[in-house]
Amino acid sequence: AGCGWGYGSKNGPSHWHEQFPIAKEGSRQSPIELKNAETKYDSSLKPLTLSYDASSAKSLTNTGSSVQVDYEDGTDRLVLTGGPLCGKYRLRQFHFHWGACDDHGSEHILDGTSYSAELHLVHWNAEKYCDFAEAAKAPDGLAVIGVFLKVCNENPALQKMLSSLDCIKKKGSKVEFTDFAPCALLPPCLNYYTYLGSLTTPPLFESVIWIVLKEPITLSSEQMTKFRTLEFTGPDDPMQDNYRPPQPLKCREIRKNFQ
Ligand SMILES: NS(=O)(=O)c1ccc(C(=O)N2CCN(Cc3ccccc3)C2)cc1
Ligand SMILES: [Zn+2]
Repeated sequence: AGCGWGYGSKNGPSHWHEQFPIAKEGSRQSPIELKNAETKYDSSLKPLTLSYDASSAKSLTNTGSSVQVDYEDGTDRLVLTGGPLCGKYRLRQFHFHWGACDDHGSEHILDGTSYSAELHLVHWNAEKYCDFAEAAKAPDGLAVIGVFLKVCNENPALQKMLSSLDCIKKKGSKVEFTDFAPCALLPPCLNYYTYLGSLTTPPLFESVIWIVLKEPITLSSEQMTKFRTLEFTGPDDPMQDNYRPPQPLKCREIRKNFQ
């Protein structure tokens, strides 16, 4: 009944360990700081292959912690293979994390730089597991592509989604949202960093193979401001700073597919 987890001073990331001990006890928590000098080029890493068709977008939702586009993931329509992955991973949803100001808001930090926002394209291993819920509990169950957002010029591909945000201001609201090609949100260069990590929100399951693209996509400051018109719990509670800070690397290696 009380407020569940969130990003406020009373229920934010520093409190999550109270209900989700893995937040403190885990060995592969996300996000992390990516320090290029400490990453290792791995020539055996394959390029990412994304076969995305636009048709299977379903809905746009204010989840109360982010804005999320859900896809029909009952068949192999939007599939990610290659990269560090074995098998095929089906796109289930994408969502964002962002800041109250343009100088911060991403979850991963690249060479000390926080970006204004970060896009997460969430996939699950449909070759080994029956559904998302089962995959979400397996060490190789999920693959999330992280894309940094940098405030610069306008991004036309984001406009269709951003112009629908007025209809989902309130937590839990949802509208039909179809024919949205997620590949339109990717930068031209798919060079990436990869490491073993976790969900960055509760339940913080350590089931994510992270693939963080080196190149950001851009959006205008007006578009960035639009994200902040969403509400967490009410009109006096704008949705912003919905990011988890970086977690200890512990004994993990970060690899990259470029030199
Ligand atoms: N920020 S992130 O990319 O790491 C990320 C965060 C949340 C999710 C997500 O879809 N869920 C987290 C758990 N939740 C509910 C759930 C579902 C099945 C089993 C158990 C619980 C759904 C995916 C990726
Ligand atoms: Zn996320």
